[in-house]
Amino acid sequence: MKYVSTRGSAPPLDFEGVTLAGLASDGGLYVPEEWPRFSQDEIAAMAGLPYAELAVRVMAPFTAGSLSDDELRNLCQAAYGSFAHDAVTPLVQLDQQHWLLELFHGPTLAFKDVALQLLGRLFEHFLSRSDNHLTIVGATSGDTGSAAIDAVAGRERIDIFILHPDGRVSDVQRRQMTTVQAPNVHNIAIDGSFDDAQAMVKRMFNDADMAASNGGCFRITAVNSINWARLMAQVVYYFAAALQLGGPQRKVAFAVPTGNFGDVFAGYVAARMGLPIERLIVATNVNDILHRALSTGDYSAGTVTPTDAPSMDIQVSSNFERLLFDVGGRDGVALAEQMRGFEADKAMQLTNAQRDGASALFTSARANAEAMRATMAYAAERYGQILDPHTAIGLAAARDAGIDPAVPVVTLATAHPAKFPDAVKATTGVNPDLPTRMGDLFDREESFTRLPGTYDAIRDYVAEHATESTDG
Ligand SMILES: Cc1ncc(COP(=O)(O)O)c(C=O)c1O
Ligand SMILES: N[C@@H](CCOP(=O)(O)O)C(=O)O
Repeated sequence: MKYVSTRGSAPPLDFEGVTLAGLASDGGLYVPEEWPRFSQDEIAAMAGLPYAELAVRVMAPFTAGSLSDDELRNLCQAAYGSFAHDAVTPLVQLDQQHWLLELFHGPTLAFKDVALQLLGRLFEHFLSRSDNHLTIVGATSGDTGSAAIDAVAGRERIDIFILHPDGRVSDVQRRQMTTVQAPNVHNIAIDGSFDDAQAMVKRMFNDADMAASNGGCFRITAVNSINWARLMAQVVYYFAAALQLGGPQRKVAFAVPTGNFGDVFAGYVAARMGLPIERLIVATNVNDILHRALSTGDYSAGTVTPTDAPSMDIQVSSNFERLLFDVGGRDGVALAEQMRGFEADKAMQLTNAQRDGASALFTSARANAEAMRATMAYAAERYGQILDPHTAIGLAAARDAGIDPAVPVVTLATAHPAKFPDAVKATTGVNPDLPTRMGDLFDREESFTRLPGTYDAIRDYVAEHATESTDG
């Protein structure tokens, strides 16, 4: 399998190459040269497989040429063995039409673990083929950071630098990152938003003094969903859920709390691979650039507004570029120009082809704070389910989307409510307990560095603390 950049000028790479590269050298994101496609019989034959085996079936076409099936199987078994639920991503029925797909049974209690437990092992596996060293630079609005740190803490050939917006993640989220005491883990709180952090991370990939791919000293890679391997692993749970609800013979709709557009783009990939999906419902909070883009074609980023669903406080959704590339005719040169315009103006209009292509599968909705709280209260009272704020935004959108009542609607439950105890308690009166393995989180010592939100400050810090690559 070969991968090409959405901006058309970076060299095509294989799976190992894109996993270690993270972002393409032309600033674009890697996507498969063409989508692998399963027949309906092949999908039907996946029903009932254990999660790790399903993961092998779904991901093998993407890793072909870089991993044997046995290597992939070993990595999946180890990754999904770290989950606290045998089903890995269990489905919970709410009523006749609605289900929750619980994606928070991994080590750090958010959907990010599903991909990052695998990605940490993929990095180590590929690094063992050379004696190189990897520098991970990532941005987080709360969940990616802790999941990535858990996945690579203590690994010898990896340094990880995670930037989070100071004061804009929950205390549990921050402590999950900053209490990990391992020499290769570097937490940085920046003065700014997630968007600022993400922009600086992307800039470092193209910094000739830093990135080995551009002549610099460090082999930099990504743990955010700009890294293709992240998305690939998230495709699997769409198959897992649909197969339990009668797929592929029956279509299923998914409501996805959305920020960086990675999770819902994984649903789009599942559809491109042949999984019958009725609709993908993109659920945003008041940081609603995606809702505006999908409903009116206006992709313009305002200032990020802090909310009780902080992980979705994002205005520049990196993976939207992958969708625009695919539905807009896969014209990397034209998209590179369109994205340059967006980077300069923080605004752009979708083309008619992009709007029509997106509307074939995507619907969107926006839930403000009041709608989010009302849905949390409703779920507690009507279903006895305590939802985290992000999941509540997904469920609000699921209930409002007007999906045919005969079609099951699965809301992705992206985080455990105990990650956001203040918001949950204020709305439902329930104080959600952390699992016992994390019971001492508030007794552990924190360590992190506060830096101004300027690129130079971040670059200098990384350059001082990272290990140089052997081919730099
Ligand atoms: C709990 C939670 N829900 C939803 C999202 C949004 O997911 P995505 O960025 O893949 O759209 C995030 C962050 O990414 C998250 O941490
Ligand atoms: N919500 C994320 C933000 C980054 O998203 P990613 O999926 O691209 O890593 C977070 O919690 O960090």
